[in-house]
Amino acid sequence: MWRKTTDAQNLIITKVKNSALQACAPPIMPNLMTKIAALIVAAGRGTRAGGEMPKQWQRLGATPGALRVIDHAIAAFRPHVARVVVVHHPDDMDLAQSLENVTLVPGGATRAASVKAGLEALENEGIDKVLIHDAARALIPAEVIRGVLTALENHNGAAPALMVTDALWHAGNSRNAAQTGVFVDGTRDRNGLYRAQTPQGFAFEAILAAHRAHAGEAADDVEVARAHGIAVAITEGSEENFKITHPGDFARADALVRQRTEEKAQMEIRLGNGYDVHRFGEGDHVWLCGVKVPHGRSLQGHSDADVGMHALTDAIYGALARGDIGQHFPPTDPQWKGAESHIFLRHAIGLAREMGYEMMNCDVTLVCERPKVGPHAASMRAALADIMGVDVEKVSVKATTSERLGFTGREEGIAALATAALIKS
Ligand SMILES: Nc1ccn([C@@H]2O[C@H](COP(=O)(O)OP(=O)(O)OP(=O)(O)O)[C@@H](O)[C@H]2O)c(=O)n1
Ligand SMILES: C[C@](O)(CO)[C@H](O)COP(=O)(O)O
Repeated sequence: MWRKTTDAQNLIITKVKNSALQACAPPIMPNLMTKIAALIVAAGRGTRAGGEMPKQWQRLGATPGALRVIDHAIAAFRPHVARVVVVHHPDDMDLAQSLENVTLVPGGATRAASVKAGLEALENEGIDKVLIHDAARALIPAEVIRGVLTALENHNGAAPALMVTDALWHAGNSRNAAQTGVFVDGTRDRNGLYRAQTPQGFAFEAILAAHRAHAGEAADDVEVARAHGIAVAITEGSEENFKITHPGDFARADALVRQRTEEKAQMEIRLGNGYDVHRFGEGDHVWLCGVKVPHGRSLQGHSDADVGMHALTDAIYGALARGDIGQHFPPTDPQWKGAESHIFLRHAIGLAREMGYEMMNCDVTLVCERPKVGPHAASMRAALADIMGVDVEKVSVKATTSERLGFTGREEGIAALATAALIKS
């Protein structure tokens, strides 16, 4: 959705509704990325934030190996751009040299001067678009960056912002001699007001020319751009894209890093595959995936030779990187002679749970000409689900023939393949 308004200087500000755009926006193609640079300004002194060193060099999180504010900011842009330029304070050269795979540029006395220094360093480097970002907005979500890049496909300027939702007051000192402190002395219309964030993205040549031509102060690059005729589309900002400005902002950033780390751990998925074969011998049934299936022959093995359950058990061990069924239940050990295979599967899923994983889903394929598996597939799914203590919807059992080719085609035995996906619980 696009809404156009005309401001006092007759410059168009276009509001881009990101959620709608993101739904249909294709990812930025790697070949287009080669012309996009991130310019991260980190040359401030962080006087309001305090601390032993400027805020951008402080760590988020208590652990010694925790990433610094600037490391987070750089990491956020890596997937979206080909070049990262970091503008640092000349006094921070030693700190800046610890940054890998970035172009370092000494900054200036003001933010605008630092941005200009960074832009100058990118001249004649084949850059089409530049995203100018505060290092202090370290925890920017990827969708905010994508929103700006998407808007830049149609505009020479785009920047994220959040609509002001609170009432706005003006404060003044009390006129009553008996009262001291700050008092509300007026309200302001919040309609149409936004809280500006970064990255502020621009067509490179246009913003370079604007910064070169700009004299005096500027709150940000949008102000510089608009002063020189570049229309700026507003894209969706995020509360997570806050600027670390005061000491209390570190606690907020730490908490967000912790939350993201926990969410990421929960999203940890491990995949494993398993394969097993058992030959036919004399008998009148086979055990397949926990179901006794009548058949003119039986599968031979040290245990009950449930080839499907063995493949699934191995898939779980594989996902956990904890060896295979033979290591846990050696065929040389007489105690497993004739053992029911659910013992093995229970052990594997139990180990997964001990290690903090739960079954996400699993899929077993039996390869045989006979017996026909289809009529038993539902019972097999139910049996496996019951043994593992998971919902049957997480378990798939299917079969295929090998077109009478090979040992399964000659009905010398049955093969089974399995895949297991485990998720951090
Ligand atoms: N001369 C300057 C001033 C600021 N910045 C950068 O601009 C961003 C936004 O500025 P701000 O949050 O105001 O940072 P500081 O200037 O460091 O903070 P303070 O005003 O508290 O000293 C920061 O990433 C900061 O490092 C810069 O590159 N060069
Ligand atoms: C550019 C900016 O982040 C937009 O909100 C902000 O203006 C820079 O920080 P400062 O505190 O205003 O210096």
